[in-house]
Amino acid sequence: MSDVSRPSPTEARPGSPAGPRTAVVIPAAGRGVRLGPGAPKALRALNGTPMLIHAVRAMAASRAVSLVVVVAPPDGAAEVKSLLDAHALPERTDFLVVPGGESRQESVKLGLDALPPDYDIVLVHDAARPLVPVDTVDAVIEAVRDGASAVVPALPLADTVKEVEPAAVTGEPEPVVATPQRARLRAVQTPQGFDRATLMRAHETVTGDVTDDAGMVERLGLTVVAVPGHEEAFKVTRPLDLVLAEAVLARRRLNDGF
Ligand SMILES: Nc1ccn([C@@H]2O[C@H](COP(=O)(O)OP(=O)(O)OP(=O)(O)O)[C@@H](O)[C@H]2O)c(=O)n1
Ligand SMILES: C[C@](O)(CO)[C@H](O)COP(=O)(O)O
Repeated sequence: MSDVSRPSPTEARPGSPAGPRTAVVIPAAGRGVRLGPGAPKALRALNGTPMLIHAVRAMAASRAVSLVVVVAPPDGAAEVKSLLDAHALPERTDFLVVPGGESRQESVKLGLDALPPDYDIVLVHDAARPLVPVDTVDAVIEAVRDGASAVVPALPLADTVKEVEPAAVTGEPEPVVATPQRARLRAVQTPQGFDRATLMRAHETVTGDVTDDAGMVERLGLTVVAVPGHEEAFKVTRPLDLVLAEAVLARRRLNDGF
């Protein structure tokens, strides 16, 4: 689709490490219903900067990443292109913007369809996880480079989890049917990393109720591995998450000494 006044994504990138080239697809087309009324979630500000820009910078902070494909709200591609042009981003990274779809799955597929041919590793990262540290991004890429077909960053759970019989009406009591062993459970984050062929096959063949890309790869019968996630890679979903995100940014500014 469209460029953002950068060199062609197929040009060699000075400073990028040798090895398979890595692209990131950032689905950013969601409305953010759980966050409440306002602009599409990815375009809302965190400390004065759109959440999407934080997410793009977080991914482009990895020197292994040479292309970022942003999947914009369906009628927001021009606005997203302007935002990318207006904010300082690493010169070594190329950017594409494509309009998204009705579901996260559809948006990711539209991003994958826009990828140029010469990228063998693909990460998918929620715009709604704007504060993921670069070490987590690099750990995911490294695990794919080491041979994993699909990699998720994941954290142990703090809460006990119950499986319930969902109530027909929200707020009604729900019968508990099971308590999975917590030590075996993980909360899964993004970026999730894939060898490109595996991810493409998953998106071309798997349909139905899947909430993450690695889950689609599992449906192919392939192995997904988990690497340590990071608590700052949390997803901004509800209003309190905005408060936490701004607090994390404030702490980072203090630690950076400005
Ligand atoms: N049609 C959609 C829906 C979601 N997403 C993206 O997928 C990520 C994770 O989705 P979520 O946090 O659920 O975002 P929203 O769908 O915006 O949230 P809500 O369900 O509260 O509306 C977000 O970066 C979101 O922009 C997308 O690209 N296209
Ligand atoms: C992909 C994801 O962030 C992994 O935890 C999550 O499944 C997205 O869920 P959402 O309901 O679409 O935000």
